[in-house]
Parts: sequence; C-alpha cells; structure tokens
Amino acid sequence: MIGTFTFENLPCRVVFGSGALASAKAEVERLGGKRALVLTTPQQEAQGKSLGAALGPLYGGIFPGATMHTPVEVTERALAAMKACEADCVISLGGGSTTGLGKALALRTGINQLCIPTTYAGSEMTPIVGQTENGLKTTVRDAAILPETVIYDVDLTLTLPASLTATSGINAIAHAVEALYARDTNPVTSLMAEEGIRALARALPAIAAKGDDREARTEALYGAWLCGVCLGTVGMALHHKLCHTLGGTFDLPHAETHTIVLPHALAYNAPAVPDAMARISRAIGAADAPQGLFELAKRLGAKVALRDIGMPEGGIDKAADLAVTNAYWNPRPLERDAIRDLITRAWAGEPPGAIKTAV
Ligand SMILES: NC(=O)C1=CN([C@@H]2O[C@H](COP(=O)(O)OP(=O)(O)OC[C@H]3O[C@@H](n4cnc5c(N)ncnc54)[C@H](O)[C@@H]3O)[C@@H](O)[C@H]2O)C=CC1
Ligand SMILES: O=C(O)/C=C\C(=O)CC(=O)O
Repeated sequence: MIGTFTFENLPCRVVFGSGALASAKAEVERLGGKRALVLTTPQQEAQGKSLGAALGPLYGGIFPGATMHTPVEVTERALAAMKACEADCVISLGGGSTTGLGKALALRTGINQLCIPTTYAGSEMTPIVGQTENGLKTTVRDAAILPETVIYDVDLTLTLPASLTATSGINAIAHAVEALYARDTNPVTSLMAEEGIRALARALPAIAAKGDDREARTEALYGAWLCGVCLGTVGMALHHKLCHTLGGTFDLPHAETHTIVLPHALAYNAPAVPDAMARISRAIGAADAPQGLFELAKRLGAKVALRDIGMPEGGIDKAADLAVTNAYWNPRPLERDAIRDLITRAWAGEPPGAIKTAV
C-alpha cells in the first residue's frame, strides 16, 4: 500500500556512458565556466592532467592532493590553488575522496562542480560532505554541496582494482539498503534502491571474474548512481552511523568498513523491517538478505572481519558505547548489548546472526 510521503528530486544533470568524458569541455561551458581547477588524488594526477589538456583554454590548473575524509587543511590548500588560478569552477575526477574535496570548496565558495566519479561511492549524488578537523569527522548537509553536473564514464572505472571494486560496490549497496527502511522512505527512492542493489549484486561477481568486462562495469556504475541518489534523498540509520563511528574512532578505511558491517547491521534491523528485507532478498537473489550480503562479500574476495582492517578488540566496548551515545533514528531501538554483539561478530568475521533482543 502506498502511504503519504514527500519526495524531493535533487537538481543534478547526468551524462552517462562509455566515452562520456569527451563531453567535459562542453559541460564546463554549459555551466558558464571559463577556468576550471581539476581535482584528483596523487594517484590520479596523470589522468587529471590529460583531462586538463582536453579542456584547452578552460584549463586553469590541477590540485592533485585529495585524500580520504576531507581534512580541512587539504581544503585550505585547494582553496589557495583555486584563487591562484582564478578558477570559476572545479572538476573532481576520482572517487569519494576527490568528490569530497570539490564539495568542501563549493560549501565555502559556492563554486560550480563538474564531478567525474571513478568509484562506486555515490558521493556525487548527495548534498552531504564529511570533513575532518583535529581528528574529528563531522557531516554537513547543504544544497550548495550537491554537484551541478556529473559525468559517468564507464571507461574510467575499468582500472578500479578488484578489492576496491568489491568494497566500493558494497558501500553503494549499503546506501540503498538503508534507503529501503529510512524514516522518510518513499516509493520512488525505494524503486531506485531495489534496482541499484540488483544491478550491483549482478555486476560485481562478473567484474571479479573479468575486471574489464565493460557490460558489467556499465551495470555497476548505473547501480552506483541509483544508490547514490538514495543516499542523497533519504536519511540513513544504524549502519551508516556505525561505519562513521568506527571509521572516525579507529581510522578504518571507508568502503572496507561498510562492506564488513553491512550484513550485521542488516541482521540487527531485520525483525523491524520485513518488507525491506524481502526487497533486498529479491534484489540479490538470496533467501536471507544479511547472509546473502555476507556471502557476496566473501565471493568477491573482500575482507569480512574488522580485526583484519585494523580495529583493536579492545575497541568493541567503546564502539558500542558510542553507537548508542548520540541518539539517532533507527527502525529498531538502539540496544547497547545487542549492538555490542553485532560489533563483536563483525570484528571476528563471523556470519551475521540472529541478534539478541532485549527482554
Ligand atoms: N558525502 C558522501 O555522500 C559520501 C562520501 N564518501 C566519502 O568518500 C571517501 C571514500 O571514497 P572512495 O571512493 O571509497 O575512495 P577514494 O576516493 O579514497 O579512492 C581510493 C583510491 O582509489 C583510487 N582510485 C579511484 N578510482 C580509481 C580508478 N578508477 N582506478 C584506479 N584507482 C582509482 C583513488 O585515487 C584513491 O587512491 C570517504 O572519505 C567517504 O567518507 C563516500 C560515500 C558518500
Ligand atoms: O563522510 C562523508 O563524506 C559523508 C557520508 C558518507 O561517507 C556516506 C557513507 O558513509 O558512505
């Protein structure tokens, strides 16, 4: 049954397809840009420079210093580079870290962003940025943060290593999973969520078998786009909050943390959200959604234990305390002991279990 709901379409132009990168110059012109600063990580600097060459007179320069979790000191250096070349727009070429830097600049200056994602993180579709200062990561949501234009070119994803393909893809799936049981869930976002999960769950094993399978890569990028829209459109819950806490407190890598925690967070919420569980099961083709996602991660060769990505066992209690400290909405009430159980399983790499319920 369709109830009452609010749906807000976020204004963003999307150019999708193999070879779409060639439209970058035209898209900058469409935004009214005269001088673009290209942003990349150090690893993607050469790619950024070749994009710069294709921009001709619209190329203002490159800032190849993007890094994970958007540290404010990096943003300040990028701001100086923006001023030095008198840029009136930025082009973010890379994964969520590079997109995050472009968003941090837009938040401070209102500058237009052309975003060219090369992972499946989905940040390009959201008006959200997480920024780190003095070791503390805080999240800002603001309309100015949403990129104006996004170019999805599957060719750029062919080089994404197998490990990051797997974890970034499951990071995307996590956005759609939580959208299906969000407090402000709605039928339109849920359509995108189920289709996004389906596309990624189908494409990722094919990519694991053949990294340059263009058809599977296209389907994965399409799925990542839909999942990113879900993250930008509705609120997230326990899974995203836990990953944020674990990542920030123990300096764990973003996509890997999502991949490990997702089946366990879903098992925790399962009793409260049977309809969402049915949709996820259908999308991944598994009888049990948490178990199916755990199996998918293993099949893709991803790590399934927080201890294997650097979380100390002594941190389990601290994480459980933090998870229930700043109350936030979740479909199932936050129960400290059950959340500790969830984190313990994720730490050890055990399959998701029936999580104990408070009596
Ligand atoms: N604000 C939002 O809505 C969201 C923000 N994020 C943020 O994004 C960051 C994580 O982004 P990710 O995309 O997971 O990783 P990333 O952007 O840090 O990329 C990881 C590494 O892979 C390299 N790389 C990227 N694409 C490549 C390709 N196609 N071929 C070869 N190498 C490639 C990058 O240069 C980098 O060295 C975190 O800081 C996270 O908080 C993630 C999702 C949503
Ligand atoms: O950290 C951010 O930039 C904000 C949101 C996310 O990273 C979303 C996520 O946890 O994947």
